Amino acid sequence: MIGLTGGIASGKSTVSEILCAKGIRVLDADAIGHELMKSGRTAYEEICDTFGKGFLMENGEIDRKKLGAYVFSEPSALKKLNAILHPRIASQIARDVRQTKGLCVIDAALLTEVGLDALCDAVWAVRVPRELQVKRLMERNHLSRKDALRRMESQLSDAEREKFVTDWIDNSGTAQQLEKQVGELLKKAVKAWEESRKLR
Ligand SMILES: CC(C)(COP(=O)(O)OP(=O)(O)OC[C@H]1O[C@@H](n2cnc3c(N)ncnc32)[C@H](O)[C@@H]1O)[C@@H](O)C(=O)NCCC(=O)NCCS
Ligand SMILES: Nc1ncnc2c1ncn2[C@@H]1O[C@H](COP(=O)(O)OP(=O)(O)OP(=O)(O)O)[C@@H](O)[C@H]1O
Repeated sequence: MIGLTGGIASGKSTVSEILCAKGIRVLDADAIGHELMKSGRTAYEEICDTFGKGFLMENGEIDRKKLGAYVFSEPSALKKLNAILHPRIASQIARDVRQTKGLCVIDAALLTEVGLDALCDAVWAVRVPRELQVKRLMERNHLSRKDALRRMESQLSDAEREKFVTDWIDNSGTAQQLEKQVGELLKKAVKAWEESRKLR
C-alpha cells in the first residue's frame, strides 16, 4: 500500500490520474468523504445536527462549497467536521484496502491526521513552491489570496510532512516531468511489492 499526500492543490489528483492510467487502483479520500456525507448516511445526519439546515442545497444534499467556506474560516467548526468524517473515512478506506489484492494507492491530503499512514508501506508526497501552490489553488477554486492561504494553513507544512514521507514528488515543472517521476516511483514500488509477495 502506498500513501499519496501533499498540501492542497499540490497535484495529488493529477498524480492519481497518471497512476490510474497505468492501471493502479487509487482510493481517493476526498471522494470517499463526499460519498459519506450524502443524504441517508449517518454522517449527513450528524452534519445537519451540528451545522444546521442552512448548509443544505435545494435538493437536500450538503452544499460542500458553502460548508467549506465556513469551516476553513472557523477552526473550531473544521475540528467538528473532521470529528464526524475522519473516523468514517478511515474505516471505509481500511475496508477497501482489505478487499484489494494488488498494489494500491491511498490519495489523502490528511493521510496521517486520519491515521491512514498506518496502512502504508511507503508515503509519497507531492510538493510545489509555496507561491505556485497559492497561485494554483486560487485559480482552481476561484479563491482570494487570503482564503487560499487560510486553507493551506489548516494543513501540515511540507517541513512537518518530512517526518513520515519516504519519497517526494516535485510538481513545479511540466506534466511530462511529473509523469516521469511518478513512473520511476511506481517501478520501484511494483518491484518492492513483488518482492514482498515472494516472501509471503
Ligand atoms: C470541507 C469540505 C466540505 C469541502 O468540500 P469540497 O468539495 O469543496 O472540497 P474537497 O472535499 O474536494 O477537498 C479539497 C481539498 O481541501 C483540503 N481539505 C479537505 N478537508 C480538509 C480538512 N478537514 N482539513 C484541511 N484540509 C482539508 C484537501 O487538500 C482536499 O484535497 C470537504 O473537504 C470535507 O468534508 N472535508 C472534511 C473531510 C476531510 O478531511 N476530507 C479530506 C480527507 S483526506
Ligand atoms: N504540473 C502542473 N502544471 C500546471 N498545473 C498543474 C500541474 N499539476 C497540477 N496542476 C493544476 O494545479 C491544480 C491543483 O492540482 P490537483 O487538483 O491535482 O491538486 P490536489 O493536490 O489533488 O488538490 P486537493 O488537495 O485540493 O485535492 C489543478 O488545477 C491542476 O490542473
